[in-house]
Amino acid sequence: MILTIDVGNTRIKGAVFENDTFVEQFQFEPKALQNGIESILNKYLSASDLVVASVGNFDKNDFLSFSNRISIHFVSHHDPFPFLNAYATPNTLGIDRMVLASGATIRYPNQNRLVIDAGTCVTYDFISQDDVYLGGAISPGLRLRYQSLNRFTSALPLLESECPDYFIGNSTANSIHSGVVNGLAHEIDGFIEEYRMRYPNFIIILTGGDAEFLAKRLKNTIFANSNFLLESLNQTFQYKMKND
Ligand SMILES: Nc1ncnc2c1ncn2[C@@H]1O[C@H](COP(=O)(O)OP(=O)(O)O)[C@@H](O)[C@H]1O
Ligand SMILES: CC(C)(COP(=O)(O)O)[C@@H](O)C(=O)NCCC(=O)O
Ligand SMILES: [K+]
Repeated sequence: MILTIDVGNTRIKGAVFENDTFVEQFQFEPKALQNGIESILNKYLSASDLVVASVGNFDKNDFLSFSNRISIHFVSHHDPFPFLNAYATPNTLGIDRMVLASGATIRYPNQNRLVIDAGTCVTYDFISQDDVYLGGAISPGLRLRYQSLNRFTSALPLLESECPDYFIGNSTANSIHSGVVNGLAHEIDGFIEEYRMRYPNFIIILTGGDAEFLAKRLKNTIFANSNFLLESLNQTFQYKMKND
């Protein structure tokens, strides 16, 4: 069994896999990470590998303290990946984006793929059908948009995200909801259109903490898979085991 952990900029998420089968998922408060891992290992005594991908703040020792019980792997730029990386700055490409690209390449062979991860940031990653990672885009995520309107103005309140069923916001709150939610939905629809002009066929994977919330707002019908990063982490690790 494999325990995968994704340290994002907002949350730490984990999942246990038996080969390719998703068994259970977890979320960790940073302070409770070690206790969380401890209880997972006590529940899944046959867990053999702990695979960590991080773009957030983390202390390697939180994981290394378990190295007498399970073998620990930190996904790095030096690992083998199933695509050719055409990014001009491959050493600064987020590990999460590499893992997403890896999962998309393995899961959807011989087709163009666009991965949209709506997390702290919204990342767009495009992998062509000949398995070349081209890059994409990074923009502020949903919560970050609400937070930055509040943080960098004097008058705007901090709101919890809410799905507007209107376009014209008729109050301060509704204007913010329209700007943030409709704005991000238009951004995603717009990016998809731009890619479609360049590549007539590609599949779209929508993931991240806001995937389900946003899927309802998009013009394109896209099935949200919130676990795609953790599933991809499992597949990236298996690919490494076969190719290292
Ligand atoms: N309990 C939660 N705490 C924080 N953000 C949440 C929560 N549930 C959903 N979200 C949404 O998830 C987004 C963060 O997604 P996530 O995939 O966890 O980010 P990251 O991988 O960057 O840590 C935020 O924009 C927020 O709107
Ligand atoms: C863009 C990101 C901050 C996204 O992080 P996330 O929203 O998943 O927490 C992360 O992928 C990152 O730090 N990237 C480095 C820059 C790059 O990918 O080019
Ligand atoms: K992201």
